[in-house]
Amino acid sequence: MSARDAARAIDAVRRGWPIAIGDLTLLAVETADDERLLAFDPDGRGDVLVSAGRADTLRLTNQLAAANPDAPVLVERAPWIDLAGAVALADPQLDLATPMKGPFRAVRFDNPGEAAAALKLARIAGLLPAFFTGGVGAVVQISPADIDAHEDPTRLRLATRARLPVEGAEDAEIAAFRSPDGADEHVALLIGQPNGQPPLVRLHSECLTGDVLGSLKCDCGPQLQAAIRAIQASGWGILLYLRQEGRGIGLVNKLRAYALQDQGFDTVDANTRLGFAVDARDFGVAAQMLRLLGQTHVRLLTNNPAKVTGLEAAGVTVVERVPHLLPANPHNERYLATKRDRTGHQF
Ligand SMILES: Nc1nc2c(ncn2[C@@H]2O[C@H](COP(=O)(O)OP(=O)(O)OP(=O)(O)O)[C@@H](O)[C@H]2O)c(=O)[nH]1
Ligand SMILES: [Zn+2]
Repeated sequence: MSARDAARAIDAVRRGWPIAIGDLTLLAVETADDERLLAFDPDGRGDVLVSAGRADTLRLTNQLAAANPDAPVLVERAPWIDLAGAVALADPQLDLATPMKGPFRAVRFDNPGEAAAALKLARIAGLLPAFFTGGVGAVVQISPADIDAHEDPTRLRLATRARLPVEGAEDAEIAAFRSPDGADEHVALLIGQPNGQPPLVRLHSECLTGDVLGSLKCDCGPQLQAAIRAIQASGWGILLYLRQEGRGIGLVNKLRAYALQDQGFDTVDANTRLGFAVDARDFGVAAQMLRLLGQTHVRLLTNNPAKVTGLEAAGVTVVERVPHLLPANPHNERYLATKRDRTGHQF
């Protein structure tokens, strides 16, 4: 098992280099170009791997009625599926602008575990979950277990701590965490003085648009500021700033989901149509950070029951869920309603 090989594979797919997972050879559609595709698959015969969500939109899943509805799907490589055709297959943003050629034929494959691992790798790399398959020239060979090792939150370690006065909590301290082969640097803001009670904890997932640019599309910016104030007012607690942009699909894919929302889809359907889970976050990362800070029991500031179950599943006891409600604005009203109606948030 090698997390390092998985890191190499993530780097390779981002750069448009072919990789292999088991005996499945892969070239990411998003980072391919004509030259790379020709080198990978000179005869243009390899099928295209897409997610179940994407296959569903393309009306392909009914061809595999007996198959697992969540399993990835291989689309047979018709002669007219060139690079542009594969990009159109992969990217739902283009559906309205470029009507699909088709018909497409779904083919079964023998290695669904490797295909699922490929789609996971695309998500980690922040790419559209779609690959050309069946070519040559892989620069790195991995197994699905390598990806799991790379993602294992128990590998996270405390890197350093320092004082960091912030608005609303001038006595705060920051602690940064890294895992040996991962690129993410998660941080914790420790606020107030431990008083023997479980800390008030907020898990905040990165949102560049909301946290930094003041986006009104979501509630992240105000939630971040309010969490710091609430923790300070409670006496003591910890804000975890988790590098899980876009609920774990990355910034570019989140912005693709926003483009789909501009076309009328809600936040849940946008994720699914792109080929991702509605929420791809692993709260085991947060649990490990809390453990490294010596905290096993917390009061959790959230409206999201999945954060409570995620932390508890990873061994942290949530003694109380504290609601974290902020007023809506005209731009995020529908987003908040979708959270209430479709993802179980308690408002
Ligand atoms: N994929 C996707 N991510 C989004 C969208 N809007 C916001 N996000 C991301 O959602 C995450 C925000 O989640 P949190 O603030 O932790 O909130 P939550 O899970 O809804 O639960 P609370 O604790 O109740 O706030 C951030 O990573 C945002 O970037 C969207 O439309 N699509
Ligand atoms: Zn946000």
